[in-house]
Amino acid sequence: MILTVTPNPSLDRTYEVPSLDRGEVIRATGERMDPGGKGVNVSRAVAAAGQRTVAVLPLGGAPGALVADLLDAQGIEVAPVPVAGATRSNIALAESDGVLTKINAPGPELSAAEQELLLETVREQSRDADWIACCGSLPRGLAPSWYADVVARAHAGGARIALDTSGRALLEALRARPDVVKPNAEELAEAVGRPLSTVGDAVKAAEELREMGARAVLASLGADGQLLVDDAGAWFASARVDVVRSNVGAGDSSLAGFLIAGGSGPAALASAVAHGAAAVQLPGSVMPAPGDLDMAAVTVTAEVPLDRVLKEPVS
Ligand SMILES: O=P(O)(O)OC[C@@]1(O)O[C@H](CO)[C@@H](O)[C@@H]1O
Repeated sequence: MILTVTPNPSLDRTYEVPSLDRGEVIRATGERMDPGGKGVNVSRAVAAAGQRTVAVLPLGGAPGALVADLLDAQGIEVAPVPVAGATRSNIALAESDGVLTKINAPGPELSAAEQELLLETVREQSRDADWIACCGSLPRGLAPSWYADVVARAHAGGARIALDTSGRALLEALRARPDVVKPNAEELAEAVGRPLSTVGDAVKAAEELREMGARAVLASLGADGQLLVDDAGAWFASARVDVVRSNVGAGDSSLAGFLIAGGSGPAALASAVAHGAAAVQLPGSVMPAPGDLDMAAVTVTAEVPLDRVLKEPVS
């Protein structure tokens, strides 16, 4: 079973707009609502693949009730933690030329009792988990060391941990030795404190994260592909994508693909890339089903193209 933990979930609202004109009333040509937050998306993709998953998440207020209804309609098993504050609503503005602007709200502040209940729920649900995926930003109230604590507890209980977060929460959790961390290029650059302009720069940064405690690093390099660096070496994978519709949740879909395929080695990397490529071709944060995947479009190599200049360098 794959347990996901999303301490700061969201109601994701996507508006399709012709273009973003500041200071104007913009009439949307389309809208959609998805249950969101990175771990929630991982659960949605794992469930779409037919594997068992449980999503732990605090839920509060009317948006929280809506997130619960949307997850129920998708058949996702949820272990909710009721909280007094309202679950946040995150907005994505998708322009017709493919540019996407996202506004992520801070979310409610969790009281000491709610924090305790969240930890207790994670502990209870961890019993039959093979993997625990801890994903996304931390809401106000949770200390930056929160994920580090969850990693240590999960290891004590025998589960493996995948972590997708950034900034201080990531740096602090590295010390607890998560089994895999999944930064994107910006998060990787921020973690090592220097820019990334080539695939080789990303490999060096991933190796540094391993020295800081991560057992494996699955790094998404946007349109360039993905990188896996672990004890056995480094692999690079990419996939052909015809039309990008929305990259919201593509990283979450990748992480789900990686875990579904066992969570280590080149076959899991190929699955991660296939899931990410399928997700960007779907609207909003729709997660791919097995029929959406094109494994034949994925190439994986141990000959990492170190000198390749990134299409989206991080300065
Ligand atoms: O604010 P965070 O927790 O970093 O990210 C939240 C979020 O942007 O991540 C998901 C896409 O990865 C969305 O469903 C959600 O709105």
